[in-house]
Amino acid sequence: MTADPEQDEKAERLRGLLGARSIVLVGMMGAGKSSVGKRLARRLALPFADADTEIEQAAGMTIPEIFALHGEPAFRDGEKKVIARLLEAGPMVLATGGGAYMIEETRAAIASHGISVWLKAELDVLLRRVRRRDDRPLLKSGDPEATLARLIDQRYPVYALADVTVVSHDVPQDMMVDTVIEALGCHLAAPGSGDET
Ligand SMILES: Nc1ncnc2c1ncn2[C@@H]1O[C@H](COP(=O)(O)OP(=O)(O)O)[C@@H](O)[C@H]1O
Ligand SMILES: O=C(O)C1=C[C@@H](OP(=O)(O)O)[C@@H](O)[C@H](O)C1
Ligand SMILES: [Mg+2]
Repeated sequence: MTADPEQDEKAERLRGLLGARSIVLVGMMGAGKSSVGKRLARRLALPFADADTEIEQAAGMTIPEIFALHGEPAFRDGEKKVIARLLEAGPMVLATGGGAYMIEETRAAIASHGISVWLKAELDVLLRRVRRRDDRPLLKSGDPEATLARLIDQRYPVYALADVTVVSHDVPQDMMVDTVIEALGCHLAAPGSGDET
């Protein structure tokens, strides 16, 4: 519940349209999946899970430690299993790590248990945001700008397969939440989505 009856009504309608499905946030590092996801869950009164946090808990170490000790393939393997488990436990808001949606099996699991939302941001926005922390192993070596640009080229055509796309601007995060709720409402009520009443 929020202090705003109109927001509560929108949240209730969206929860009804979702049924057992989760909202799954995908997109690049720095797009806002973890932070906007947490607020979105609060607004919708749904549980929130961050796949990265769950992987860290399952492994008993941080993501940089997993990459350093076991390498990226081991991280991806854990990520796939953790996301599959979380998707069985919906409905929830699930923030994935930036590489998760690139795995075909994970995309299929997301499509059958959830609605995917791509938080899409420009390179300069991402770069500014990821510079605030240094806990992303893929950006630790080399030039982060060049790495992000390469990953954008590889990943954006795949992220574009998501059900809904929302552009992530540097606006207050609660505004991002409003935009995501609006976009999901339109998507789920659209003819052909199988959800129209
Ligand atoms: N709409 C926004 N405007 C400004 N900063 C944002 C916005 N969304 C996220 N951020 C900030 O960007 C950084 C990365 O966000 P995060 O949620 O960790 O992204 P992701 O999980 O997609 O990598 C954080 O410092 C967060 O506070
Ligand atoms: O893009 C990626 O491959 C990764 C993104 C990170 O999550 P965020 O997208 O939440 O930063 C985290 O899963 C890991 O460092 C790898
Ligand atoms: Mg995150």
